Amino acid sequence: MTAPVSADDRPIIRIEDWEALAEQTLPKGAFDYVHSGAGAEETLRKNERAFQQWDLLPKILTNVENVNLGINLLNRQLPTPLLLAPVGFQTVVHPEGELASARSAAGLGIPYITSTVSSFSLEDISAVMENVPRYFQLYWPNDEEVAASFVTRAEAAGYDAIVLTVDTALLGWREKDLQNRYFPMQTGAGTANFVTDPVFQQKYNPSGLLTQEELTAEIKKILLNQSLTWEKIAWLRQQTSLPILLKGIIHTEDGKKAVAYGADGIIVSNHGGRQLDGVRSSLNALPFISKEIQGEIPILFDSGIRRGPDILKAIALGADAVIIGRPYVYGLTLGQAGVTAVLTNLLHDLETSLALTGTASLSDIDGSLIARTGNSQ
Ligand SMILES: Cc1cc2nc3c(=O)[nH]c(=O)nc-3n(C[C@H](O)[C@H](O)[C@H](O)COP(=O)(O)O)c2cc1C
Ligand SMILES: CCCCCCC(=O)C(=O)O
Repeated sequence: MTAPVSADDRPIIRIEDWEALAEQTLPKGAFDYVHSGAGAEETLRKNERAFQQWDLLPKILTNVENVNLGINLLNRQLPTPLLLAPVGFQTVVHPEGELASARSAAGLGIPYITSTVSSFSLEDISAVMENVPRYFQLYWPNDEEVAASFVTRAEAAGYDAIVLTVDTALLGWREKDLQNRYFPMQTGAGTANFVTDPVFQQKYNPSGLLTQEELTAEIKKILLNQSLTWEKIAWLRQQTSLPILLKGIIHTEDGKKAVAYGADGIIVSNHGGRQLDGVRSSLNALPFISKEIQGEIPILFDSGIRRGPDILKAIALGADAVIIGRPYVYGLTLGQAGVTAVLTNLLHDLETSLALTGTASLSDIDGSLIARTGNSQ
């Protein structure tokens, strides 16, 4: 696969250039949907800026001839600390959508998290990922039979973990999408897991004759669940033997509760600034949560990662692994080759940056690598 080049025949390396390519290529509604955040986008901006509030403190003369990016996560050895975020509706970016992203991730040994609102069924996405961990992200439908059916299907399709998104009791106030009158499901994207679900079909579309508009309305009615509480984690635990990760934790107390309620891991995340505007940046939430959890369960991190040193900072502040969202979706503008180019560049940057910190193995990173900008060591 040849590396994508820009109009002036130079390789596309900078994430800003991938973003610009997506903006030039996609319809305005689709680009804004991917790019934007909730409200005034204060949190969206804070997520990226937070990385500038921390300095890396490299150590010298340490022999970094052989650099190792490998980690162990949920008892699986992985070649890098990177995972791909659950991102719904990917056919609004490219017709091959999630299949292209998942194929690209699998080709690099990177776990891929399939969204509930994927444009292809969880079974079809699983089928393109071999020998790489697959996680299924659950938007817990407001209908327990459909929720149970999704989890059972994920387990049967070979997924290795359930990622329960807990920051989306309802959709954030997304001003650009409202202005554009844009909801990606209107295009038919994101309905695959519902239309292939026997329980959903039997209960909500028994004749199989609903129009796209009627189907979207039925899905929207049950997609999210405003009544979820911590106690429901026990119910989910009964539905599956897979590890359960909670995605969307920012409050330190919730980190503690996740351990107490038996989660197998958490994802420190503010949903890329797409839910509650004004929330603390994910990066600045991370050290407090990490201090509280004390290594009891793995901590994954997302929101704002754009370059290799960002990954090092997140790991130095307590993350065991990191997740990216928008960067790979911008790459998807050019299909699988674009996703692979974005991921390959990011991993080269990470490898170079790790060596330059004087750390040969990613697993040796600790808090001594980082300090608040302006603070003494
Ligand atoms: C277009 C788009 C769709 C998303 N869809 C989902 C989803 O279906 N489920 C979910 O849990 N998170 C979803 N997210 C949030 C991501 O999983 C992730 O938390 C976020 O993108 C991380 O921030 P980043 O984009 O700055 O890397 C979505 C994000 C984007 C940009
Ligand atoms: C009512 C639709 C909920 C899914 C939204 C997908 C998502 O998490 C995001 O856009 O962010």
